Amino acid sequence: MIYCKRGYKGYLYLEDGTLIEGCGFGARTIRAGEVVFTTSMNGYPESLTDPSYRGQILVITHPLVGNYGVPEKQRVEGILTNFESEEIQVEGLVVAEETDPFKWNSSKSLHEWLASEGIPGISDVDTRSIVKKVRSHGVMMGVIASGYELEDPRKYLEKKYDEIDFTQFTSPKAPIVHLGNSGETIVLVDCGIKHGILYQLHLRGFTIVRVPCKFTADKIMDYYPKGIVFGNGPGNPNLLQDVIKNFKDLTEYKIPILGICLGHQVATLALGGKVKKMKFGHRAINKPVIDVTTNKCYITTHNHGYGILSKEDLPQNTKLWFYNPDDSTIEGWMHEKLPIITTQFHPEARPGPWDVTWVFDKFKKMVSRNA
Ligand SMILES: NC(=O)CC[C@H](N)C(=O)O
Repeated sequence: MIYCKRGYKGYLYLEDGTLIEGCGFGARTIRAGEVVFTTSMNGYPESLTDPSYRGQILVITHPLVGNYGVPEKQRVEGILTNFESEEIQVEGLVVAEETDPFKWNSSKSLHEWLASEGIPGISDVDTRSIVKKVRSHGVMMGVIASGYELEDPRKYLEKKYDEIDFTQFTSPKAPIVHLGNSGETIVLVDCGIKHGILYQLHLRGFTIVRVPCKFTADKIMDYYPKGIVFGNGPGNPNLLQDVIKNFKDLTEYKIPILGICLGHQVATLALGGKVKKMKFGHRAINKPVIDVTTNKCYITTHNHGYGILSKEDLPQNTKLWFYNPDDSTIEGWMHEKLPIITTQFHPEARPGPWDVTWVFDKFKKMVSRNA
């Protein structure tokens, strides 16, 4: 018998039939999702609110989570500076040990935060063994139950992660504007944007018009943007045929475009490249990427389950910019004729090291040249 400090048990059921018993925390409820892991050692307020985690149950490998609690939301020009979106996005959280906070600016505990947003957590499980399973089997669906017995877990597993368009939950329904002081307006195609990306763009003076993920090229051009950003977002990029078409239509205007993560994947598909599911993805804040133009290695933030798996899958008329020395996957490209640059990793690094925020400076220069 394990002692559960919140007074209730918790379970994680994996699609391959594995049932793991632990303690429940957060909301008492049951949810299904794709089980993924992150090796980030901190930044859980940012990770849990990253919209790209929609539809996923997150396993954090760092053994102790919650010790600095959850801060109050802070904003600059409507942009959150310490969370990635307004709410928790993961379907559930799995940790080895969850703790009450010991920090001056904590407003609530991890347990209270999850409970207040209806998200289940489980603790007191061997997260390393879950990771080993996911690494050898590949990502799989799972069910998390906190404060409930899990009698017939398979009934929650009807829907497959790869077949759901999660942008319907994470993209705004109408445009949102964040004013800047440089006189340059850019449009950001928002399929579930991380506020860290908005903040980096704001720091460079742009007025940012966030438009719904599926806004057409015509509607985007109504704003006369000097540049366009296709940002991060959840789920399988191959399902987003409308967004892919819009990207393609926008290339006619020869405006500078920056694609980040999902945006990089959409750009790749729009120009004829291939984006495929990875075995277990990259989710961490210390992933190396090599810039082939300088041969420098940077340590970067990642959260993706799909990718350009080899050079052969790059679109035509593009040249390799970054690759990952761990598994040789493609981490970014530049177009040979059009002002388009993309990164699979997250240059805003929230959470993570600021090695590569200069990607935003590069985009800024491209936009200024276009002005
Ligand atoms: N962070 C992202 O934009 C993720 C992109 C895509 N949903 C993936 O998992 O690969």
